[in-house]
Amino acid sequence: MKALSTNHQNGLHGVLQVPGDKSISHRSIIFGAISHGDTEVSHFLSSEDCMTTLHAFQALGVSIEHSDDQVLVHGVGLKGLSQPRQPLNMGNSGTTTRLMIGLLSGQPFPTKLFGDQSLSRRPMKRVTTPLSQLGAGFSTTEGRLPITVDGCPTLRPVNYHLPVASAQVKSALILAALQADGWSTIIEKQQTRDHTEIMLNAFGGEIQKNGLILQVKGHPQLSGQRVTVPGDMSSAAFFIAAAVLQPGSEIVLKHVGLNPTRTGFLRVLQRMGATIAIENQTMHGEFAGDVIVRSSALHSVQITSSDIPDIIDELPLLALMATQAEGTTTITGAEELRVKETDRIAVVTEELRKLGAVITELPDGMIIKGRTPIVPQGTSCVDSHGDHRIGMMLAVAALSVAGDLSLANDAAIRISYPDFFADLDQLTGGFAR
Ligand SMILES: O=C(O)C1=C[C@@H](OP(=O)(O)O)[C@@H](O)[C@H](O)C1
Ligand SMILES: C=C(OP(=O)(O)O)C(=O)O
Repeated sequence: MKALSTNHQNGLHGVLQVPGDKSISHRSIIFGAISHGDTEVSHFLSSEDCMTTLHAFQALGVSIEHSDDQVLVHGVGLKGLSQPRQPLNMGNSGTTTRLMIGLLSGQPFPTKLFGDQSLSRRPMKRVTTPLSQLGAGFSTTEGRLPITVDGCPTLRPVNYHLPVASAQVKSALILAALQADGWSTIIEKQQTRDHTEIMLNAFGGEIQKNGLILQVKGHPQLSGQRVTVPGDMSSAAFFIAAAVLQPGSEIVLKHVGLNPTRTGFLRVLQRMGATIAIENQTMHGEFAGDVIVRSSALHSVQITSSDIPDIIDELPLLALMATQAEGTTTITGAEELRVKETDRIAVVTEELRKLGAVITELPDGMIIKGRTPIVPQGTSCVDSHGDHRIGMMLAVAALSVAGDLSLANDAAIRISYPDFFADLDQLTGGFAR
C-alpha cells in the first residue's frame, strides 16, 4: 500500500528523462539474440516485463550482460537458440509471450511457457491460429497459458489478414516468418506500432511495406547493432497528463520516442485543447525529441476506432483527463482494453468512480461526463488491481485530491516503470511519502 499525496498548488516543474521504451527494449533483446555478433543496447528499460524477456533468452542459451540501463547481447543467430531446461516464466508480459510464441514456432525443440494469474487469463489464440498455418503446433487449454510450443524447423510462408489490430500478433508472425522458406505476407487490420519492422530493417532483414500489407523474407542474415532506446511515450504520458491537469505546470521531457504510431496521445490532447510543443527532434531508426508541456484547460473529445491503436496504452489516462474536460467524452472501438493486464474498461470505471467521476461503461469503451472534481467518495484507498498503468493513472489523479489517498497493489508499477514515484517526486517537488 502506498500513501499518495496531494494537492500540488505549484504544479509540476523541471526537466526529466523518462526511462527507455518498453516495446523497443523487448525487441532489442530479441533481435540481439537472433543476430550474429554483439548488440549493445543503451537506455534499456530494466523493468519487470523487459527483464522477463532478458531472462527468457538467457534460458534459451544466449549470453547477455546487463548493468543498469546497458545491455550487451552476444547473438547466436536464428538457428543458435537451445532448448531451455525448464519452462519459461513470462511473468506479466503479454509482449514477451506473444513474440516468444512466434519465434519459438520455428525452433527445432518444444518449449513450455507459463505466466502469472493476469497473463494466464489473456488470449493466445490470436497468435496460435495463424502460427499453426505456418506449421507450428501448440498444446494449450482454451488458448490460454500455460502453453507448449512445438517448434517446426521447416515453417511454410504465411499469407494472413489480421482480424485484430495488434502489434504483438503482427510481430509474432514476423518472427515466425523469418524462419519460413520464402516470402510471407501479413496484412494489418489497422496500422499498429511498427518497432519490429524498423528494428528488423536495422539488423539487416528484408521487410517491405505497402499500406497495411507487409512482406517478410525468410532466413535473413541478421547482424548485431548498437541500439539507443528512446524514452517511452507511454511512460512520459503520465507526466504529460499531470502537467496539463495541474495549474501552473511547465515541464520538459527529454528524448521521448516520437514514432507516429505512438504519439496518438499527444494528438488527442491537442484536440482537447492542450498546449504541447516538440523540440530537438532526432531520427536514428526511431524518431525522438523533447516534449514541452504546460497546464491547459481541456474540452471533451470523441475517440473512435481509428484513434485506438496509437493510444491503446494511454486510454486509462485519457479517461482521467476526460473527467477534467468540459463536456462529454465518448471512447468507442476500444474493446481490446478488456484483454490487457486487467479489463481496463471495468477497472478504470470502478476506480475513477471512487474519485467522483461520472462514467458509463460501454462494451467497447466509456462515456465520461466532465468536469467533475476529483474527490474520494467515502474511501481513502484506490487500487491498481495489479495493473501498472491503472496504478500510475491513479497516482496522477491523486495530485488533485485534497486529503489522504492510498494506492493498493502499487508494486505492479514495477512492470513498466520501477522509478515512477521518484520521478514524479522530482517534478512535483515532494509528491510521494
Ligand atoms: O507490441 C508491443 O510492444 C505492444 C503492443 C500493444 O499490445 P497489442 O498488440 O495487444 O495491442 C500494447 O498494448 C503493449 O503494451 C505493447
Ligand atoms: C498491455 C501492456 O503490456 P503487455 O501486453 O506486454 O502485457 C501494457 O504495457 O500496457
